[in-house]
Amino acid sequence: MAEPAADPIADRPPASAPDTAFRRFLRNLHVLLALPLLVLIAGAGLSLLAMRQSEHQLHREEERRFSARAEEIHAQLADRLRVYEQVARSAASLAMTFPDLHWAQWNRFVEALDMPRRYPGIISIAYARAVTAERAGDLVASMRAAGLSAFRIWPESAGAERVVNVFTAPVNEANARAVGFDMMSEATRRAAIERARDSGEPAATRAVTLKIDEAAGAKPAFILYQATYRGDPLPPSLEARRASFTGVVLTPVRIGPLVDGLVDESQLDTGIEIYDVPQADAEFPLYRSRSPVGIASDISLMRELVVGGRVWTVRYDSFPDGLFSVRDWVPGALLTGGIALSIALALALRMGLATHARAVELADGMTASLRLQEAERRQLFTQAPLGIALVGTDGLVMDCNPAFAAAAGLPRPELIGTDARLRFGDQASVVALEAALQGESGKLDSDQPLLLGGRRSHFSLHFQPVTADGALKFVLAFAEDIGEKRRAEQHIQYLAHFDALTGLPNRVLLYDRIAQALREGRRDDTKVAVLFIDLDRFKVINDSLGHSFGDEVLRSVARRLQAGLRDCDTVGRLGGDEFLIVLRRVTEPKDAACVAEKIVAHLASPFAVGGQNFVVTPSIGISLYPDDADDPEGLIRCADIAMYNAKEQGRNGFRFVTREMGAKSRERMDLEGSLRRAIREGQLFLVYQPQVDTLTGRIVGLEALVRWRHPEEGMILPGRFLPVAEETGLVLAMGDWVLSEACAQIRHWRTRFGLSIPVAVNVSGAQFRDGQLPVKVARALDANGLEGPELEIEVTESTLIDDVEAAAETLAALKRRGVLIALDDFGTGYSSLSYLHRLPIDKLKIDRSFIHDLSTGASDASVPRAIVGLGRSLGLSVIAEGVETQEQLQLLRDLTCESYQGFLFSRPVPAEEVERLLETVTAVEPSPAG
Ligand SMILES: Nc1nc2c(ncn2[C@@H]2O[C@@H]3COP(=O)(O)O[C@H]4[C@@H](O)[C@H](n5cnc6c(=O)[nH]c(N)nc65)O[C@@H]4COP(=O)(O)O[C@H]3[C@H]2O)c(=O)[nH]1
Repeated sequence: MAEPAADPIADRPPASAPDTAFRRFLRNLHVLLALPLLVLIAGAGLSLLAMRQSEHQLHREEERRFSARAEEIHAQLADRLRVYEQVARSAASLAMTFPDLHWAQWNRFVEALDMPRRYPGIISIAYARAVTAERAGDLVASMRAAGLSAFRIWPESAGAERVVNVFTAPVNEANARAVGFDMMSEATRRAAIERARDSGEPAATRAVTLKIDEAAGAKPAFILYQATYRGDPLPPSLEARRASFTGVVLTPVRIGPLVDGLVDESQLDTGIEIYDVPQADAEFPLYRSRSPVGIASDISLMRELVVGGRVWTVRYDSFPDGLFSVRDWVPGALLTGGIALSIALALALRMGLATHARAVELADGMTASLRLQEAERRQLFTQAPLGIALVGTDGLVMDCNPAFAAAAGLPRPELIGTDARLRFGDQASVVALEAALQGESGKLDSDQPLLLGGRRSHFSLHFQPVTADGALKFVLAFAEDIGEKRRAEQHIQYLAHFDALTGLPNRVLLYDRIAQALREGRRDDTKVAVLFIDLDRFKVINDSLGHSFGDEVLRSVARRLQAGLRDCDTVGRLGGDEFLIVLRRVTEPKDAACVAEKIVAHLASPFAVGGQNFVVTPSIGISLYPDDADDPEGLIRCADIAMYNAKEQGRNGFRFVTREMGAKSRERMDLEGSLRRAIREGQLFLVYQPQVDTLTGRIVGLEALVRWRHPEEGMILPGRFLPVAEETGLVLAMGDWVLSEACAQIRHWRTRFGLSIPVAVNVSGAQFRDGQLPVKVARALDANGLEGPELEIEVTESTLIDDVEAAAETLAALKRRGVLIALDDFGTGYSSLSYLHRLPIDKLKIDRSFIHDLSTGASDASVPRAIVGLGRSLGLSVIAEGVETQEQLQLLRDLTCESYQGFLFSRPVPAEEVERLLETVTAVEPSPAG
């Protein structure tokens, strides 16, 4: 048994609904944006970190570099101050070595030091002698003696111990001002001098304004004192130092120049502040180097310095010089580079992801498309109206769709796994399937019903082997139940050849049967008879009793016609109430006559339809092969002519076609052609018959009557050409011409003679039924500027009773346009009285047969009297036709019939004659006119 799993269209779980595009978009957005964004953020973070790290490192390096420089400056500053102390010591040594030193020597000593260049900041080097108040005068005297005549000690209100500036070098005006100053008079100086005296070490004052600067303004300075002693350069004890104290070397130092010289151009980014207190928070520094405006120091270093026994605090600040070094760019470069790299990485990642996502999307799309295809394939398989089965190489059914199961009339599970050859029960199908299993495709569309799964029907079978790599995989069997189609085809075939109403062969099949019979007749030298049957007055039945009633009658007639015919004969319906019988193997005409008689007899017994009994009589025309024609058309035409003849001969009978009939028929055809030409070439004209008042003899109307002036035959009356015109439909064109001609004539007469009487025009049944009559009438009136009542339309009673409802509508339309309506041939109809009150009629015309009968005595005057009475009671005017004698006129007067027309007064005359009549005849006694 074949594995259903091997089936290429095996059942599968339904494909999951494919992701919507929106969901895919969101997923892609997630992948495409989130990861690269993450990378970008991480990269930027790392870059920031690296920048910070780099900045930190740079800062540390800067700190290192700065502190090295600051230490270097600091060492230089300390060195310089030590040197300055040393200078003070040297000067002190000089003063101690030469207690009587002259000021000039002192000057030389100081000048030799080259202070401005070697010891910037030192203003001067001076020597002050210690002297008691009592010995001050001696000092003054000795100084004056030494050449300083203006020497004096100041301020005078000094203490007991004085230290008086005696030498100051270099000598200049400013330094000269300090000479004689008792430094003990000033507290700051005194404190420093006492420290210098007591310690033997250099002692510095706190920041002071030098005497020489007092005028110029504050310039921070300090004074370094070095004590001098008598004897021992440094007495060992305090008492000894105080006792042997002789004075001090004083070195005023301006701090600005002292420090400025230490810092070269390359170190301008280093700020220096010096405070002469331990804490660096003193308000006013001794010194503050120029620092860049608006730039805050980012690194500071504090160092202490001992100067002349005082502790200075030096603060070093690093100021960025505003110029970028390559190294300064590093953090920025790191950040920029890092971010750029992150962006590049994110972009690369995004591209990579996009490619990946695209690939995934493509793969998704392909999967979805495959699923869709698969679903579609399965859909196609399961929903195909065509039955499809897969038959394995072993002949077993692998799978089949519901349509196949339905065609086989078995549930699908029952079919799967069974031997397909047993399912295709008939030999032809099995052979075709076997061939397909051998690799040959085959199609089977048998005329005979086939057997599939036990069901017999017309199947269209198709076996298609499916191979792969040259090997047969399975056979696709397509089965379509075409039983319905066949039946429909047969039905169409039937409809094409049979009459739907009666089930009899139709015109097409009849022709075929006649042709068949003719072939047989030629071969066997036998006759073929064609009987053309038309039911008499069937139209009346149909119209008065309804079409369904008429249909039932036709079916009954068909049944009766079939009865009593041989199997080889054919009864068919041509249409309407026309039937045809084809008799084969007829030896003599009387065989056909026999059948015709039988038909007349069969139809003679009354029909009971819809609870009514009535008789239908046939008129039968017979033609024979080979006597009358030798083809179907000829035979049918001859039989038709004969049928007309039968009708003319009084109906309910049969006639064989004769040569004369043929000639007459041909004549009618000739007439048709001539009439066509006559309408085209204007051979028709109108004559007018006056209608006269019975009492006054006044012309009260005119009736237009058509005439044909035939070029060869002369005048032809309507009685000869009207039937042909009606049969052929030519009557419509002819009627149009009559209407417009009559209206044109009315207009002419109205203009010329002031004609006020109506002119009547006859319309035939075909014109009436055409539906266009009211429009055409209106058009003719409008074209001639007529209002309506100038025209009277004459319609026959038989025309109206064909379809009273439609007739009422047409008449109403005509009445709306204002024309008069006259009912012609009144009294000859079937139900004259019953419909009259429903129709908008103005005038009744008593048929001339009743008038003729009056004078011959064939009938009494009861009909004309009744019509006159009817007219009066309905308010209609009544006119008698065909009045030929005075007697008839008198009778009409007696009947109070108001008007008449007839040869008595005038035959129908041409228009010119009418004009003469209109001019001469007024209200006079009628006199015969022609
Ligand atoms: N024996 C006799 N006959 C008389 C006398 N007075 C008049 N007639 C004839 O009686 C017919 C009266 O016309 P109808 O009844 O409408 O009968 C008309 C009418 O139905 C039809 N017809 C005439 N002209 C037209 C027409 O233009 N259109 C249509 N559709 N039918 C027309 O043809 C019929 C015959 O017309 P016509 O041959 O002109 O025949 C006319 C007229 O010539 C008389 O005293 N004695």
